[in-house]
Amino acid sequence: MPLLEIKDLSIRFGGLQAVKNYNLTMNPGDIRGLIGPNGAGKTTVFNMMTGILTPTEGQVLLNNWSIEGFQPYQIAARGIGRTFQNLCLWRHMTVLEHVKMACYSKITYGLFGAFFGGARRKREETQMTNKAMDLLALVGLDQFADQLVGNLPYGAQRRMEIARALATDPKILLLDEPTAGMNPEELDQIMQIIRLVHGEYKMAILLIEHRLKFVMELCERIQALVFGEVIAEGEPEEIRNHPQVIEAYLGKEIEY
Ligand SMILES: Nc1ncnc2c1ncn2[C@@H]1O[C@H](COP(=O)(O)OP(=O)(O)OP(=O)(O)O)[C@@H](O)[C@H]1O
Repeated sequence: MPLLEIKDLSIRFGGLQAVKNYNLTMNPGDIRGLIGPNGAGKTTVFNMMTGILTPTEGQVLLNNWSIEGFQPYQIAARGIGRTFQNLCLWRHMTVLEHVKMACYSKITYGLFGAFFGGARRKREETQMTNKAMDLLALVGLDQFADQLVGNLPYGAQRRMEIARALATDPKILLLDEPTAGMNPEELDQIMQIIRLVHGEYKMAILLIEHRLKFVMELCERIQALVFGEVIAEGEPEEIRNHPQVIEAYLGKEIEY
């Protein structure tokens, strides 16, 4: 049984067929890329995989469990974690609070425990703080744990978003343009972090990325989406030389 199985996923917004018959199978430890020009439907695929959008047709199965009818937080708790193309951060909260907040999906002490304290709550709070600090160390941000997130440079905010996504213990991590707006130094850092997460946790990763060099260096297989349909799928070398992919990017700078 695959970790993730997406079967003929489609969505329509009025007259626009944003995604049509999208299929994907992933196993633990797979690292895949999803590329395509602006408006191709990449983020829409992520939104359907995480319960933000309801597909018109098709199925998303995580370990054979259908996500249909479940809320985004329930799907996250079952193992699909993600980051967002546009950062979703609460600027008045600290870096540590952000990551800890994501850990709360795993607490067991309940409302009564939250009000009346007790040993279990203390123990779980300590565990959550330790886990959040470990994740911040993984993304190189432990020394900024007490800083307000709004004070971090942009690249660091994106790394914090990865730590936050990891705090829900995902089985599969969806990264939506993790390098957007980054400078070359930040690019190197994010590449190392993704390699570490993939290597250390053997986590399945699906990456949306505009920088083709980045996605081709990281991913074992890549799908190219154009006008909502997968026009090519294969190893980086096949995608690089695929006539339809080249055509889809024609007139644009292909940033290898
Ligand atoms: N909630 C929505 N309602 C209506 N149209 C939408 C909605 N979400 C996305 N779209 C449209 O669906 C198409 C695909 O959008 P999507 O954001 O998935 O593209 P993308 O490949 O992620 O693009 P980019 O690389 O620019 O982020 C676009 O035409 C977009 O305007």
